[in-house]
Amino acid sequence: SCVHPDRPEPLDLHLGMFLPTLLNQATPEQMERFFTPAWNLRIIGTYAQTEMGHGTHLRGLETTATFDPSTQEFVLHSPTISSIKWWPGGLGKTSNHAIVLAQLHTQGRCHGLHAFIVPIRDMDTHVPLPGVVVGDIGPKFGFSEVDNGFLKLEHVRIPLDNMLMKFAKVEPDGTYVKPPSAKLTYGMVFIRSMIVGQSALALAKSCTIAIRYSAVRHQSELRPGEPEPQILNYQTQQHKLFPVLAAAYAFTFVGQYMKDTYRRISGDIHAGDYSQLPELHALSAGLKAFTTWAANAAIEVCRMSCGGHGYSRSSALPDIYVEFTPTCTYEGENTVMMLQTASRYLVKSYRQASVGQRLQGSVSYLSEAAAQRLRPRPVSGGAAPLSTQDLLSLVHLYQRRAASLVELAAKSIQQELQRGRSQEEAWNHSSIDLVRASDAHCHFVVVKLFVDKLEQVDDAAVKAVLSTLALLYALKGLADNSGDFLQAGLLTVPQATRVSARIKELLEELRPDAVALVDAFDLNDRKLNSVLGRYDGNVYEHLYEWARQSPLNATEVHESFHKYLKPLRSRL
Ligand SMILES: CC/C=C\C/C=C\C/C=C\C/C=C\C/C=C\C/C=C/C(=O)SCCNC(=O)CCNC(=O)[C@H](O)C(C)(C)COP(=O)(O)OP(=O)(O)OC[C@H]1O[C@@H](n2cnc3c(N)ncnc32)[C@H](O)[C@@H]1OP(=O)(O)O
Ligand SMILES: Cc1cc2nc3c(=O)[nH]c(=O)nc-3n(C[C@H](O)[C@H](O)[C@H](O)COP(=O)(O)OP(=O)(O)OC[C@H]3O[C@@H](n4cnc5c(N)ncnc54)[C@H](O)[C@@H]3O)c2cc1C
Repeated sequence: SCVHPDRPEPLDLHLGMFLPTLLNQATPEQMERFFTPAWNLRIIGTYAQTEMGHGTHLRGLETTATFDPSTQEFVLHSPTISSIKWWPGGLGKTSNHAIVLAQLHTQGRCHGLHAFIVPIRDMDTHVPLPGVVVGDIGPKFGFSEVDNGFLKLEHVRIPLDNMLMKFAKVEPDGTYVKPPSAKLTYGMVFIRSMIVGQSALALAKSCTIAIRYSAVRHQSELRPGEPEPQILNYQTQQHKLFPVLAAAYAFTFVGQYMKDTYRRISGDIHAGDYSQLPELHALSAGLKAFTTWAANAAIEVCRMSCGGHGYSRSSALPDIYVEFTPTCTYEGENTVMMLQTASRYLVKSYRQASVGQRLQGSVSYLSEAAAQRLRPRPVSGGAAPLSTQDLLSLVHLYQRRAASLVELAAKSIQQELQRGRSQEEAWNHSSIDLVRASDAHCHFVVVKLFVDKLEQVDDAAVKAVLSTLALLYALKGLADNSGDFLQAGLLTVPQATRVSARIKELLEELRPDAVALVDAFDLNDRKLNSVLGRYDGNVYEHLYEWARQSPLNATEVHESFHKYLKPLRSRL
């Protein structure tokens, strides 16, 4: 981060997972023994959970930690090739410790996955310790600055006190003491919550680069004989970029909400109140998946909207994409996270609401929907009038779409069961609907939080332009997902036509403020690291300078001429 603040680096896991896991799962004695030296980078750690054979299926992880009461030690072992820890960041060459997730065995019984602090390299020589085989997993799509590594443990012994025991414990005689809640050992909620904000940052950077460049790039003819227009004046360019701009603002507000919610609920958990953990897990899992999938696609829209120069690394857009895209996989693969939110929260809440339970938090609308189902349906049965100007009515439309898709998923499971399928098969044969339900739930949360945020804005001019962005975000989502709304009877074809027309008006309304709206992200040139996105807009001179600096231009005649071309000529 001393070179460039946002590039991935080998210490990311130490800062982003090793330290937070100690904070969440270490006893005071373990904090004293490990946190202080880790804070001073004497201990450098990683978070080693994923194995070659398993990343998603935690219960399938094979690494074992077997307690030996005769020596008061755990024996950590990788029993199979597929059990080798694989992917942890900073593991290959940087870390000298790892928090290893392993199946705990004591007194002949397996108690599931627990966390163990395992020294892996000598603190002074950095040589791997006895029984430790560790290295880098090789070149990747990106993240070339990070030594994602492998770790094979061959009967490595660690003291009893190296098991993180804030929640679960093993007594000296090997007795296992259960944690207050089995869910506390899962972890990952912190980083998933933080990733929502990372999605916003990736969007803000990408649309700042693309919109600034689109304001300085002149191309083609809009009116014959007139000077070439800014490409930002093309409706298609606005249709590509302004919804990304709106999403950048939306996710910024959601990222703040997610951080605040994490802070609030983790505070309750530290105080012994675990009641909100399901909401935190469902929200962080769902919003992590929803925002990273959306941002991942939007970065590519921004890159392609810059034409050929977008493909140059001078634009920074290829690097932003390469560094952002693994967020859809790590910290919980997105499809799996969407399924978690649906199966472990939305369907469960739907069933509770269906028997009259009053729900709280982000699913409270399911109670309202359940009550609605009990009332006689209006004779017309048609879609309610649609306002393409009233944000609150659009929030309600998204709420009803989410309720409709949650009900559709729950009913699909019921139908599969009635066909005689097992529970597991019924869920699997409804998983497309479950993902759609989660997506719609998260989309409603994002739209609602955007509109809620406007209530906190005092400045009338700022509130007006943010309201236009919120309208664009909501209407573009309506247009992109019109099938859901039509299928739920929430939208008619004439209304869909009006939505498209309104979107075009909003694009025109936003054009004068577009550059000011990306400047408002206040991303300086160093942070953007983009020739196309320079604040001064002086692109061409700096693009030429950037190219001149390319290593290939260090000599006028590259050595390849003499080594290959010339000899090749002589043989032809
Ligand atoms: C962004 C950084 C910002 C700040 C940091 C600063 C600087 C550092 C910068 C960057 C550092 C960050 C990242 C660097 C890059 C990469 C790091 C990547 C790391 C990793 O990828 S770590 C490995 C991630 N792996 C996973 O997430 C595994 C996914 N799989 C699972 O979670 C589980 O297998 C799954 C899918 C939940 C299923 O497990 P299981 O079958 O055991 O559970 P059930 O579905 O039966 O559910 C049982 C029960 O438990 C509840 N539950 C499940 N998970 C959780 C949880 N995490 N928290 C709370 N509760 C959970 C579930 O709801 C059920 O409850 P119920 O019984 O229904 O009440
Ligand atoms: C850049 C990067 C950094 C990483 N850093 C770390 C780290 O520091 N520490 C660490 O422990 N791990 C790390 N990982 C590993 C990461 O956590 C896993 O890759 C991730 O959890 C996905 O697991 P997997 O790779 O086994 O994929 P799989 O789970 O095998 O997924 C493959 C496909 O199967 C599908 N699938 C899997 N299970 C289900 C299901 N139940 N229902 C429906 N579909 C399913 C998925 O949707 C996906 O399409 C990192 C990965 C990357 C790419």
